[in-house]
Amino acid sequence: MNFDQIQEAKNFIEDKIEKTPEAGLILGSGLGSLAEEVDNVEYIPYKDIPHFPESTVKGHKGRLAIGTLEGKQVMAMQGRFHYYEGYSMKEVTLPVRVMQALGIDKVIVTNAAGGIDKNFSVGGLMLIQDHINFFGDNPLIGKNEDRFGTRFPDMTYAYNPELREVAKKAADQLSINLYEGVYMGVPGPSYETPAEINMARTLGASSVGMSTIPEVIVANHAGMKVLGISCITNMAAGILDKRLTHEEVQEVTTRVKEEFQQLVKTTLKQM
Ligand SMILES: O=P(O)(O)O[C@@H]1C[C@H](O)[C@@H](CO)O1
Ligand SMILES: Nc1nc2[nH]cnc2c(=O)[nH]1
Repeated sequence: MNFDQIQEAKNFIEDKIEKTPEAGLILGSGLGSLAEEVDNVEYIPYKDIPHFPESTVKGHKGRLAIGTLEGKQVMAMQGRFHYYEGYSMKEVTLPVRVMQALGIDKVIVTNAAGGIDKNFSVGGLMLIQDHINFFGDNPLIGKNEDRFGTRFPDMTYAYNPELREVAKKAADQLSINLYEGVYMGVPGPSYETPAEINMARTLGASSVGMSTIPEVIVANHAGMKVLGISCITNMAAGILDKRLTHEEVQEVTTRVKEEFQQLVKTTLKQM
């Protein structure tokens, strides 16, 4: 994806909206219903946007929802793109570049993840403190576009400490027991083996998923503040003596929808 293609996508979106969004929302598997809460909403299907890929995964609607949420102008992605769909890292992260081009300077990234920390319960929400990139790839590989950001971006504060405090305060206000931990990202689409989960725990991971990290790297490159929230939709492979399914992932996100939406909305309001 080059600069001009991103400008083309940005111009297409800008022509359809009155107010420029100030915050981005990337809604993970089964978490897209929050986009239906957006007021004065303009829905733009990904297939209509120049150079946008299309969502191919169940639980990902495949459209932008742009409007007002908790008093903030937002651009919500109702469905994201995944490396395992066969998209390149550049394609997966194109929407973040478009957010940057629109002037968005903060993004909430959400996902469904497997719980590795044995103190986690299925249905819990985890505030992402940091991540471990196990994709074996990086969206910034290739010639650096200086208009996007620096060649070697710092990732020390990849999950913005101030935004994390806002989310923790929101969780307290809502009496939500918000976990905190490290998210490990792997390519997928197969779930992990029990041995891989034991390795991940040894390496310091609290949860595991197949997304989020490419978007967070690009968002940091773009100078955005990032907040990450995982919905723990299952215990990771081998922890319980049962198989993992995407159907269970979707069932759990549906079950915790209200709490997830309250946390994101309350946090957004106070950002
Ligand atoms: O898009 P996210 O990361 O929320 O979805 C996770 C990873 C896979 O897409 C899916 C597997 O069940 O859940
Ligand atoms: N990689 C991975 N992604 C998930 N998304 C939801 N649950 C899981 C899981 O256990 N592993």
